[in-house]
Amino acid sequence: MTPTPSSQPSTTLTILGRGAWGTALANLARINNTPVQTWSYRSGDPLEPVVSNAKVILSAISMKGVAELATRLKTLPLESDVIFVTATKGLDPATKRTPSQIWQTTFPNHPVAVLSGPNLSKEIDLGLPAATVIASEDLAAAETVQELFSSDTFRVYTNTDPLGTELGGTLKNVMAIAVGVCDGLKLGTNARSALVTRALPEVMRIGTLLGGQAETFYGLSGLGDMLATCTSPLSRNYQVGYGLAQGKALDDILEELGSTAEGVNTTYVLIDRVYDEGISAPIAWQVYRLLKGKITPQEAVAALMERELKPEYCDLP
Ligand SMILES: NC(=O)C1=CN([C@@H]2O[C@H](COP(=O)(O)OP(=O)(O)OC[C@H]3O[C@@H](n4cnc5c(N)ncnc54)[C@H](O)[C@@H]3O)[C@@H](O)[C@H]2O)C=CC1
Ligand SMILES: O=C(CO)COP(=O)(O)O
Repeated sequence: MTPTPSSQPSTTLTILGRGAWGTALANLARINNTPVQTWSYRSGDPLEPVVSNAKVILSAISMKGVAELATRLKTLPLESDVIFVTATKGLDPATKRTPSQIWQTTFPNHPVAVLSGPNLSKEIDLGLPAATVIASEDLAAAETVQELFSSDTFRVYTNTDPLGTELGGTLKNVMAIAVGVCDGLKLGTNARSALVTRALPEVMRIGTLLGGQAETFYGLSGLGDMLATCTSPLSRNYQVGYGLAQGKALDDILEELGSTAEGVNTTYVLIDRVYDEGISAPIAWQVYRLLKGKITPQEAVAALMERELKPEYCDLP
């Protein structure tokens, strides 16, 4: 399929992060003839020249750098109406906040949008069609960003639930580790289907208690992203689970990956929040115990299968 631009937007876009996702997003914007500047902290390039004239600043860096980067941007001169977009899927270990909460707290007078959906960057790099969500409480800001990325290979929907959109993308990484374990143990299609299906109410239960709207989790950024990540060996989080099922050490798996698998850190932060807030999260608990080396993959499966019997729909939000 040959991508063709859908319009000629002139808003200046700066993408922070030249990893797999930042690079794919920059290419998507260029397909649409959106002028793009990029920056990577690894390059040592100065930040100010690429952000001072930007109308939209999109962060596609790993969770571990978000708080520091937001604080750094706060010290720089920026356009008074610049829109911040976050494409990071994670939770901050220090504060347990999502990336959009960090950006919004740092820049309370600016619109903040979340970009999230079933978007495996390797497929996007191949020019395969995909869809995503841009979510912001400021619908006009979401529509501005929608225009920057939309093309006939990338269909962008807007949504006004940034937190739900972001939490769907973040929490499914934990579930993708679990499904990677399931597939690595060769437990079969029935087991995988059961796990992915039970993962959805777990994500919804946690996600709504943390502030997302229930219906968002049935959409592209929720169920859609869960299906992408839990069914594709391209997913790095799935690969973490798969490797654990093969008896590999977590550190070795992460080193072999050589890029970000946010689900590991997300599990640790999530379990803290789940514990503090008394939320039932049986799959996430088993992933946590497995990542911490407290149980084997087989014991994690047994723990899920031996839980108390109950009706199917007793714990939806
Ligand atoms: N690759 C994918 O298919 C997708 C990734 N994402 C999310 O995007 C985020 C980035 O993922 P990838 O680009 O795939 O990872 P990557 O490992 O390819 O790149 C990580 C990026 O973060 C930057 N970075 C790391 N530590 C930093 C720090 N302390 N300060 C500033 N920058 C720092 C790196 O320089 C690099 O640009 C993750 O949260 C991931 O979950 C979201 C959707 C799709
Ligand atoms: O978020 C993603 C797809 O939407 C990328 O998944 P991984 O980080 O597991 O590779």
